[in-house]
Amino acid sequence: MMEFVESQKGKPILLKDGYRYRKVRINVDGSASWLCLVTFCGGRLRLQGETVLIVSEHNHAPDVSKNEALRSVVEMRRRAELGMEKPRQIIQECTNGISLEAAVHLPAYVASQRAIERRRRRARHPYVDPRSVGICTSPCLPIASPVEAMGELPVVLIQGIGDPDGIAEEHVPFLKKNFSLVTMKELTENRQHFREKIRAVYVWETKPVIDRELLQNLPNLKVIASAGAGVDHLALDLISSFGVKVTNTPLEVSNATADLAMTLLLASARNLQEAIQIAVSSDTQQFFSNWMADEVTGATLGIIGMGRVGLKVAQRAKAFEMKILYHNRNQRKEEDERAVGATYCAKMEDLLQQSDFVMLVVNLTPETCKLIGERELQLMKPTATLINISRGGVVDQDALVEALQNGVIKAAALDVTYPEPLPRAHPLLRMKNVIVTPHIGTATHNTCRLMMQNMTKSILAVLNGHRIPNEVTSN
Ligand SMILES: O=C(O)C(=O)CO
Repeated sequence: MMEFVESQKGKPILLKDGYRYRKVRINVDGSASWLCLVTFCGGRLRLQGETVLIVSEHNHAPDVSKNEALRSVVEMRRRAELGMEKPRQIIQECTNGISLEAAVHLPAYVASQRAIERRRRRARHPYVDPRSVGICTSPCLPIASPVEAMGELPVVLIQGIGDPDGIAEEHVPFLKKNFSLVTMKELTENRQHFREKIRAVYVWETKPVIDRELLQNLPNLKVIASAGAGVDHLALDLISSFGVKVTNTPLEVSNATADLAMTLLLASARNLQEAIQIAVSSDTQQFFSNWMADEVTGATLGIIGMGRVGLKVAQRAKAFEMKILYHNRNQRKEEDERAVGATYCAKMEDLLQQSDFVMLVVNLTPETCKLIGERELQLMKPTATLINISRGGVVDQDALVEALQNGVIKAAALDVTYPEPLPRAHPLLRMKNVIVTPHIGTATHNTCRLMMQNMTKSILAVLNGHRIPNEVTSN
């Protein structure tokens, strides 16, 4: 029998078979984390009452096998995600009723067991008796909540399924393998039934809206996983005051967003909107021989905000033989600049004065709110185009309308506005020199799938007490 003997606060406890643990943390869900004190082990346990919810991935493997085991787990997870291989499970019969869910995969498990065996023989150290082990499941399977311990999937709140603001139908089968999904409508209709069960909120395109009322209504909420890079729709301080974590998906979005940036740049340079109208109009009898637009090759692109997405935009612009300037809080490393052929402008004003295309790629923060206003637009060339793929709030929209109406700048291409969508009578929707798209930076099948998978991983990581891939903190 695996028996825990708890002594005074902070003192190690003893397992009957000889392993000693120290309580290192009381978790928000009431479970406690314990660290193994056996020198070569480094294993961790999480206890909910008498139930062992998780141990660390290497399953008490000594350090020698830890990396090997972890590498195998990572590789197997990758293959499972790609559909190349189904995650396997190891189930060991439990004789004593204690359930141990160990995050192990077959090769990792075998490697770690061999290593344990070797070390045990060398050190003549007591071995965790397999009979004290309950159920060992693959790390790909959701574990760690009291609900799961009862064999159920974690309950996750979503806005809805399908249009207009629900999650994509094609994502539902994957999500349902990992979670039990509850829609906002279901929560509203049956609040008492769901409120204590919901452990995570899956925020897609800013929905569900996370406000104080929702947070107060979900006492067991642990994590809000948000799609995309921007988190300006989330009140981070408020959320963290409820002890809830936030994650986003910054790595997944860069390519698709940078592709859209170039799409808008090319479309506005070549006045694609008007060209398509001419091509399809029932009034068109012949094409105009003197219809012309602007050339991208050799033009100057000024990128404001040189993070991951900004760098990807520069990469693409380089292939179009553009001259690239950038402004950023911090100058990038010389090798980054060289790789994309970009020149740093310490002053944003210098960039605005020299650029034919000004591209906004910053996050919306109090510092970047209305970063581009009347003064900045006045600094731009009258032949220049403003492209915004960040957030509508980064531009003073009234000043932009005026600048476009009065020829202060030539054109604008906006994937983002405020509000979204704009009121149908808004002047920006009526201007020939403006392209507006419906916030579609990340809207490709591939990127959405990657975001969905990453959000799933993040939710499981939080619920399982693992390292969280993309945790967002308020500072
Ligand atoms: O990643 C984001 O936050 C986006 O809005 C991309 O368009």
